[in-house]
Amino acid sequence: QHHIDPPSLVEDLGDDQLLRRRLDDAKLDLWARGISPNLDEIVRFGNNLQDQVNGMETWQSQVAKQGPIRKARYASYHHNKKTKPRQKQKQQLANKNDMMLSWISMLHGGGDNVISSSSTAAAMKTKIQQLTQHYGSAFAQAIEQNQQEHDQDCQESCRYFYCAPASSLSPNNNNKTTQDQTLEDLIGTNRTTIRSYSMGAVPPEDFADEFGFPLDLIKVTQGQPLFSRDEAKHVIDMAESEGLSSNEYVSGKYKLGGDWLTKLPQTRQWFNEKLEKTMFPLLSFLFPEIVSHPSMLRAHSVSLLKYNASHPRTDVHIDNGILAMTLAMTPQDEYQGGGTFFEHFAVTSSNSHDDTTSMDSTILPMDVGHATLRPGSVRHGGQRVTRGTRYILGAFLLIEDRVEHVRRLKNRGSDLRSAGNLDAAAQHFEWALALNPRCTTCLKDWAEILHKQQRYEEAEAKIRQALELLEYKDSDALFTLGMLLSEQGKDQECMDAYRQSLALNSEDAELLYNLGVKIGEQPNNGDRIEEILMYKRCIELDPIGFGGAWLNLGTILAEDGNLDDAETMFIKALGSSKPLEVKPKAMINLALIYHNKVGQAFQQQDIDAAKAAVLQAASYLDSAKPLLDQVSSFESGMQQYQSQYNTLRLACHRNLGQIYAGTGDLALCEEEFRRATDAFPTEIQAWQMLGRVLEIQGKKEAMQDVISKIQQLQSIKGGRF
Ligand SMILES: O=C(O)CCC(=O)C(=O)O
Ligand SMILES: [Fe+2]
Repeated sequence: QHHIDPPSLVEDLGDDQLLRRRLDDAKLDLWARGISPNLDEIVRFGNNLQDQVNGMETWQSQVAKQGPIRKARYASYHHNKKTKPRQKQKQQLANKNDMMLSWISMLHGGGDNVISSSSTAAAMKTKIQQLTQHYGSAFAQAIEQNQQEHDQDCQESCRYFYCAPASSLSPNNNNKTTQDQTLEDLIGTNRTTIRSYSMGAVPPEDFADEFGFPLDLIKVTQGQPLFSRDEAKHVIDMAESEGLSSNEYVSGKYKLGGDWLTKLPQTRQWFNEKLEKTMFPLLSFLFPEIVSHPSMLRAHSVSLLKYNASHPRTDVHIDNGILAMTLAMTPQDEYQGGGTFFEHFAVTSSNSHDDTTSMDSTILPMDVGHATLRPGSVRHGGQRVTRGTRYILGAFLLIEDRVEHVRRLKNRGSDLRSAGNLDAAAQHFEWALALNPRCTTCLKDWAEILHKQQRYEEAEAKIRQALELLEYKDSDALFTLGMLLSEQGKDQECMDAYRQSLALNSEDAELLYNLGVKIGEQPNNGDRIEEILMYKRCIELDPIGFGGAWLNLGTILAEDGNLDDAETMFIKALGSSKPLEVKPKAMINLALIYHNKVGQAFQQQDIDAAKAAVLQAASYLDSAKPLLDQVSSFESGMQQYQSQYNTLRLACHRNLGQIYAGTGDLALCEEEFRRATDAFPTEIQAWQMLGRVLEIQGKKEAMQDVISKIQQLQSIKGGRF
């Protein structure tokens, strides 16, 4: 009956034909949202086609911003594609046409394309049955466990957070359904509107069809706030008086301030009222296909986060719930930086927020009293706050009648992985992917397991699959890809992946460090300037986490002959948060610098300076020794440092002995060389030094002992070869 144009045809369309298609497209979208523009209305936009297209598209985007399609739905379309970033433009065009064609089939009565929630539920049931046949009872048990965990989580939620009384669900209850109400009915103001943003290339992990992906599913309130600046201030004051600031969380690489609402009862009371009166009705209004009634919503993992200088940001992450919301609790004029960060905004031109005054297109603008409501699986983060304090209230949500099998299987996989049960973990990711082949977090977690098992090629395949789905907009996946390529010796590709990752998230200290090291490993030391820049950016972000960056900077400077600056770098490295890995190396490097100064002082015949430098070098070496003894020599590069230690320490004994001899203090000289033979009893050189000072002093008997010791050592050494 109808066919879908292959993408190549799209490009060949003439201008007029393309405009006509866009006009139809806008018409169909409006129609799907319950508006049927007639010819008069279209002509009002102008006499030529271009003006009509512009007018219709503006109208359509305004309507679209109010929420997802409510009166009708179109078939989910699956872009089964291998998108390369540069092909994106063409692909988007093709996808638009796919959608249009499926709507045409609806217009012609193609009712089987319309998704009803009962038909998707039935489809899910069938899929689970099929997968049970394929995977066996272990799969069925895992599904059963999902249901149990879901029920428990919902019950637990109701212990702390607002849950509608059971009666609100009764069929006799004559309330209008949310779908029939306007935003004004729901939240009591006609001055609040909704703005929608794309959630990127990857659909929600669960219930993507019901959500209506690829519609713009990140919803932000605009205009009249949901609560006032004063109300927000009151809540923050209350939370602070309840001890908000005594807690701290860890979010990936960062520490986060704030606390759970379960621990802040008064703040929770305020929040619960907001849930009942505003947020649950609003969520049901905005996501009617998935939230059949406000009473179905459950809140869990609700926290009030506090960003400031000591707790500036979160990692990029996904939230653990089918839906998530963020309430802005601080006026934008009270802090700098901050905001919710979305990596996929960076290059997506199709986002509807081009006209904002925000400098950074990856940050979603949201002032106090406003809310962001979105599928939980969208990647996002709390942007670094550079001045002042910013509070937000974040909540993960569940829906009573919707068990998220993909998310739950994946989470259990992650737990199994943490517990070291890698095979069972991989099994869970396989199951989750069987339910949703576009679960990118499943692919990423699985890749990390394969990485740990040193199955680099398989891991690379999985991570690339995830990256294709993400249109390469995931800094963490690109980072993992870089590491996998590095393991396989593909250095150029590795550096490309790291650089792409950096373009998305310039604030990843580990990434900056790894890229710097990789550049430094290249023949002729790679691009020194880029390498140095990476280390500098790394230590700016994290001055103690990456002592290796200070070490490498120091080494580069020392190689350039700039020993004073090199020394400063090595001293900084001593402050590393990983003392065993970094400190002994820093100390040995510092000893090397001082050893060098000894040589210079000798040349200038400045004996006092030479002595001071030797003592300093020796002191660094003596502090390094117990640390060196603790680290395994298998640790990368450690063996080299251990032999450096021996050479340098012996040299210090020799230099100090010579200085004493030079000032005529032979007793002190002998004492120093005896220390050398005590510390290095198998080093012939040490005995030879001692022998010489004994000879000068005419201590014949003692010298005889030393000579026989040397002969003994020489015979052992000789016998070995
Ligand atoms: O700080 C923000 O805007 C986002 C914080 C966050 O991760 C969340 O609310 O889920
Ligand atoms: Fe979050």
